[in-house]
Amino acid sequence: MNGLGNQIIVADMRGRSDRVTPDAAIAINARAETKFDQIMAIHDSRTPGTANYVEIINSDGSRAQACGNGMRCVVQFLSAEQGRQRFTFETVAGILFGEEAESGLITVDMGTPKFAWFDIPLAEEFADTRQIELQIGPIDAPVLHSPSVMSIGNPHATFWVKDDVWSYALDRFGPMLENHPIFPERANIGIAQVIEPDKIVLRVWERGAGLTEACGTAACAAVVNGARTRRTDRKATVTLPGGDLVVEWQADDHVTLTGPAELEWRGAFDPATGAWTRAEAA
Ligand SMILES: N[C@@H](CCC[C@H](N)C(=O)O)C(=O)O
Repeated sequence: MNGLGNQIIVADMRGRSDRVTPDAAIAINARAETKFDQIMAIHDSRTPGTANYVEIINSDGSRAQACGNGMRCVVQFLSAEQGRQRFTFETVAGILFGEEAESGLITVDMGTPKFAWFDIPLAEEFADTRQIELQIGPIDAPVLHSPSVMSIGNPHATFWVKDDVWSYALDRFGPMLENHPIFPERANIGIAQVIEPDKIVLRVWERGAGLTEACGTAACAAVVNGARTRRTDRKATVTLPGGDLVVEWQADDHVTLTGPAELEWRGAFDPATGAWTRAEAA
């Protein structure tokens, strides 16, 4: 499937106790035909009141705590199968809600943001995470600096820029920033340009996946970080290379993410090795 161009494999692991291995993820991603950003593995529910437990695996085989675009794909997959529109899921980061509207657009409640340095986590104490000391480039003329950092289940740094986001070599800076020692669990790196208080343009280097067409949790981070630094409203449209997402940081502190999800094709794979067979065109 894809969530605004983000390549997502929705793996139906219901009724079985094994898991998608890091080796399988790496092997699947190594083939051009099955290159992906995340695998969303749908398992049987572990907690009463939730439809399923969802595990998220990045293309480098690492586990992620949250994936907004992937959750929309999961909602669409289950809604097409079951004819229901509303779902409650459990992930390693907690309980999430998702709903498909008549329009086909899907909204996921991504939970509440965390701003304390130890929750993100950062390697050292920062009293104020709206702007931390971190820069790339010459010391007296940094190319990117002073990001706002937070967690929406997974760690994010939003770098604010005045110029076109495409004028920054994110493919070069992304890996350095993702793996910077200040982020002990690595981080997703966003470059955000605020066009209007309700319009942000964003490019993202994703932890464990690299440059992506879209990143839902980074869009959430851009709006929440934008609002808490008074750059944006609490509701904004975020334009990513793959298209637009709408994010709202609600009065109850929950962050919702709305956008499309699309089935591309189906197949089957061995979760231990990643060996594939393609079944049918969508
Ligand atoms: N594509 C995602 C985020 C996926 C997880 C991320 N790479 C991480 O490791 O935290 C999204 O749409 O939110």
